[in-house]
Amino acid sequence: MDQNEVLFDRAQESIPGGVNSPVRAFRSVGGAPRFIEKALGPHMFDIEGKRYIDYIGSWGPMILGHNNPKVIEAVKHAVDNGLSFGAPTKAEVLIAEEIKKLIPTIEEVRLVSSGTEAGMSAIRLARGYTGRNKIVKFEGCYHGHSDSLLVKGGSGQLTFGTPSSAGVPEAVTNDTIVLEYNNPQMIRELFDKQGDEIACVIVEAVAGNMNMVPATQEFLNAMREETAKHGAVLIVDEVMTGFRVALGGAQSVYGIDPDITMFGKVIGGGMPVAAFGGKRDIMNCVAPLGAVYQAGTLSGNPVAVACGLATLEEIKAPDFYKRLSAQAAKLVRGLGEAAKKHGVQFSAQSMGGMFGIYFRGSCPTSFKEVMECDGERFKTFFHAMLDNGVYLAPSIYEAGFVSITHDDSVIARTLEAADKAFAEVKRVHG
Ligand SMILES: Cc1ncc(COP(=O)(O)O)c(C=O)c1O
Ligand SMILES: N[C@H](C=O)CCC(=O)O
Repeated sequence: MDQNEVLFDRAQESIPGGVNSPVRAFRSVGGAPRFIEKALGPHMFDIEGKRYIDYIGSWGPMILGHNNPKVIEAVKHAVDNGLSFGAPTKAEVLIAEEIKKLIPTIEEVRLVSSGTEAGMSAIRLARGYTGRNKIVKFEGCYHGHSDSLLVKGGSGQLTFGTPSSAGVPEAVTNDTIVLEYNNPQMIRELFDKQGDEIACVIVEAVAGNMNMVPATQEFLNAMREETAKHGAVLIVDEVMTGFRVALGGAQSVYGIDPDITMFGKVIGGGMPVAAFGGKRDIMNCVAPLGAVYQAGTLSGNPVAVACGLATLEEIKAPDFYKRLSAQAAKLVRGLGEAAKKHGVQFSAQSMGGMFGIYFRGSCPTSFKEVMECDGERFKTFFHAMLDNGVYLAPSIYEAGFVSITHDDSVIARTLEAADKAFAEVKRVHG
């Protein structure tokens, strides 16, 4: 047994499933997760000292690669000044102003510590603002693990085949309506019938928790038009896509104007910062101005905010997203060519620094098509890549992430590994 396996056995004695978030476990692909000791740039090193090219990037935040020197310096400086005050700081004002500059639909923004909190708070705010209870989400989208949103979710819920969660009373999810992703007709029909009862629609504009599935323009337009017509709130969840698919997030790619946007991941640069923000009249319903209660002991934590601010500073560099997108595009193009060479049915796509790989002839456009991807071939591919030093997300339902440190040599090494991995897929599965 290697040290990862030994530690995984030991972890399972003290931590449920041996992990502190289910998607980290290798349950759908088998084997032991690698226990990471340190990371630098595009690489992570496990406790055996083995190096991996990292395409998980802490599930999105590490857009600058690991241990960016400017970010580390900002964090060290903040630590020297104290870990947490429970009182406002100038850095919180600076990050709010920065978010407003980069995302023009944001007039006010409240910091929280996780995407889950951002989603839970955004839903409460939408309900408080409209005085309505019903919320609309889409099958395969994940917005964190707050009770009312844990219905036909993506991410671990898909990976482990648990579309709903035990412990969530039916009464809490009775007002959650689930529609098909990329089906504008369903939105129009629902709003025709029940529009005046709906508090909000919440969506991942580029779904990244059922693998990567970009929304169609028509789908997003339908929800924007119907919510506006019926006085409901449109919440765009940019926890994953924010500052990831473009500097202005998915909303800048599609030209969509949400009422509330959720952020997470990149705005914390690897530390616990998330946020929800949007139109001033809605945000002014949040306590202490309004009647919607929302709070957090560590919200706006000075060390985490310093990390986020330093990260946002770096991603504003000229051509940052052009370079990032080019590397992701090279990766998916190269993977496609390698699969073709070995006669393996495969497709891949990217947007900014986010990508999807699919063991299916063409990129899926719906939840149903995602379900057609071949899990067994992925499993073989995943382990062959891992053996050859490439750490992909251990699930067919997660998106992948490239950082600005994934340069040409890193992509080339990934494609060398992929050549071997596709050969293995062909050998095992034909
Ligand atoms: C789109 C989306 N929303 C919300 C969340 C929840 O964020 P967190 O894990 O920080 O609670 C995630 C990721 O987990 C996500 O990908
Ligand atoms: N897919 C999830 C969020 O993007 C992965 C993070 C987690 O839940 O641990």
